[in-house]
Amino acid sequence: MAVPAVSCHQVSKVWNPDSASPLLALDDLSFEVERGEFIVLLGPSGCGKSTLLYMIAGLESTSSGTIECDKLPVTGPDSDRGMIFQEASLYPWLTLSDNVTFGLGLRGMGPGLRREAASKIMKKVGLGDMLDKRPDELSGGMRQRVAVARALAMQPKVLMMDEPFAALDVQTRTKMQDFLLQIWRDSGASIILVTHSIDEAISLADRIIVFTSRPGRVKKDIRVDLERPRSPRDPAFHALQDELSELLADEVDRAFADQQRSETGSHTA
Ligand SMILES: Nc1ncnc2c1ncn2[C@@H]1O[C@H](COP(=O)(O)OP(=O)(O)OP(=O)(O)O)[C@@H](O)[C@H]1O
Repeated sequence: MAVPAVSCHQVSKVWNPDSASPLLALDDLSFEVERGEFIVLLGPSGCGKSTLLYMIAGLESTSSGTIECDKLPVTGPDSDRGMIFQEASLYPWLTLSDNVTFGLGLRGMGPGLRREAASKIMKKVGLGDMLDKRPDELSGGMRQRVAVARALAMQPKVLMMDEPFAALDVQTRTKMQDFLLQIWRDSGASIILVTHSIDEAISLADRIIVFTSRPGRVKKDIRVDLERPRSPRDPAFHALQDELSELLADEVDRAFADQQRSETGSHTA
């Protein structure tokens, strides 16, 4: 059997475990990501989606359970696993060329080769003529494309994206989804993307993993077998929208009720 790109086995995360109020963010979560698979994590606010991404990225440790990439335990960050956040965290004082190849510089690549690499990768993301610009000269969508280029420059096996298009307008967001699918096919990387948008999840994913409200567990693992490009006018798209809306509504109601209970508790305490 093929080795999974990422494997999470009975993962739990407790934030502030030694404090008076430890917080169980994720509980006994298991799933696998195949090589080249596009996974979307969908769930109510606060259910631990970002926490899970950070742990797969090696930026946070698990409280129990194991996370493996290519069968190797994750013990810290590695260039095999790229991470893209909601706001592109580019270095404002560096040119786009230097931003995109910053990691390659740390690996010891010289300026000539870095420039060549930047040129190639920036062409891929449609910004081949902007190598010498700086981040503040770009729109939000362009900045996110540079962030994707920077991650791709390291040739990651897994690309993690935490609501990467949430800050963009609807038109740019749709364009960025098309762009991402193209990049994904070209790179062969597995993608794990967090979103709140049901439509974005259905448009992009091979599999959608729906989380329960906190503590996050896998509520449902749904394979999306629709051909790409996917149209919201397709009845099968609609059926999935309905299924996901229902699954999420249950969890959002539960999260809301929990929050109200804890607020009432703290008022009466
Ligand atoms: N560094 C931290 N220290 C303590 N608690 C944290 C930390 N990071 C997250 N949490 C808590 O863990 C829980 C899960 O947070 P997380 O950001 O992973 O959820 P999420 O599903 O990504 O939420 P959203 O969709 O709103 O971004 C929340 O209750 C949050 O307050």
